Amino acid sequence: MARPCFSSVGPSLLRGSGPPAAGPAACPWRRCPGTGSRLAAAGGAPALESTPSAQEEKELRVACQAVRLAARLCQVVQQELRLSEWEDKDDSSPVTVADYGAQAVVAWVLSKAGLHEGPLSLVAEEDSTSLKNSEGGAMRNRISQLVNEVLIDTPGAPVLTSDDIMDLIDMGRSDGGSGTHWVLDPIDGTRGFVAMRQYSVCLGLLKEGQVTVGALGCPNLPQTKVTDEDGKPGAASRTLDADIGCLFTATRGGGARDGPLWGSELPSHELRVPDVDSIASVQYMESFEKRHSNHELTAALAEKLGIVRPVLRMDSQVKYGALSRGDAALFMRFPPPDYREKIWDHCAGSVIVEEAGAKISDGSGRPLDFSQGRWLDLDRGIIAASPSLHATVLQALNEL
Ligand SMILES: Nc1ncnc2c1ncn2[C@@H]1O[C@H](COP(=O)(O)O)[C@@H](OP(=O)(O)O)[C@H]1O
Ligand SMILES: [Mg+2]
Ligand SMILES: [Mg+2]
Ligand SMILES: [Mg+2]
Repeated sequence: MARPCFSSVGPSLLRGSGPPAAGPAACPWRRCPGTGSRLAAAGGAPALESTPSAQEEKELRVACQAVRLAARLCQVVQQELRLSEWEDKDDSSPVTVADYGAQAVVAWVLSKAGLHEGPLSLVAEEDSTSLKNSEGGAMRNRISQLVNEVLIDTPGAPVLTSDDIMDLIDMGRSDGGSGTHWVLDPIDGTRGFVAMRQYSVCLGLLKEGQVTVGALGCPNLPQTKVTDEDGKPGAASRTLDADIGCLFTATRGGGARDGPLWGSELPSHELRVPDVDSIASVQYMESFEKRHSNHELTAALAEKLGIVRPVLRMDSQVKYGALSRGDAALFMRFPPPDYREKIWDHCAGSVIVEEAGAKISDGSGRPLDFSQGRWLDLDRGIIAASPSLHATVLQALNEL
């Protein structure tokens, strides 16, 4: 089946800072048929049985607009990152002006869209508490400048004051649970972001505990197959190249797709995880940061399974994107036993891998439960892979 080809990279969203446009004859989307993508070479994904409903498509369009604007803000900041632009939170994880700015931009887009009845509910990682103390002034000013710059070409966007922006950030304080909630990680992989590696902007929509829409923006992810080098600090140095930057989307029951991040069209290249031919050659992925996931445990599991290929380490939910398009076959995450996961770290990515045909569960095989509020309680980490490989890995974990 022929797949649509994206014909333009789209307008720059932050003036003077966009990636170079591809020449008129070149398709900027390197995964089109005939351009060497593994899926295309294998005959591509089967046609999807259903398409998003009109409401889901509206939700998806808004999610993609929000993620693209936020990703542009992040890209600009990563290229200019200065020491004063990040601080340590109480849990000693970093947060930058881009985390706050991206959260404000997404909250503004969602609040203007008015997609659902009743007040907007947003479960998001950041809040303005530390920005409101006396040392927060410089960060507050910089965030205001960034947010206004990124929204400048968006129809209907007013000039937002610093107080408006603090209020937008604090819209993310929802407790989640049952009902309808947007779930946002404005920058997933902030450690990767400050170290010039991978990161992603992750937005999902929860309805009665089920993730129904996901949009995952990956500014430093190549549109061609990811390699070990792409997980390392050089990733951010290529972010302005025309073939870097991916947007993954999914709607529940409507399939998963990918396309270029720096465009305005909805991604339309359908995704389906391939079956694994040989376990020895399985490419598995884990967190770049060993404090986030136990690298010894994954290595032991890989050895038990007979996997001989070296692990691919990358920050953030880009790993879910890479899995959904078949760059790697297996994702494993084993955080320290006292670490409690949050829903925004897996919400968007989980619906994308599921709609691409993979299975995702905790280490005891239970589906991820997004219905319990801001926390995501798990038993022994997370495993995502094609259904047959998932079952094999789960059994090996239980035997270890
Ligand atoms: N000690 C820890 N153990 C496990 N995960 C942690 C952690 N500290 C932070 N994290 C989470 O790991 C996320 C990054 O995932 P990955 O390991 O795949 O790059 C972080 O997202 P943020 O960067 O949004 O804070 C954070 O929520
Ligand atoms: Mg964080
Ligand atoms: Mg995160
Ligand atoms: Mg984050």
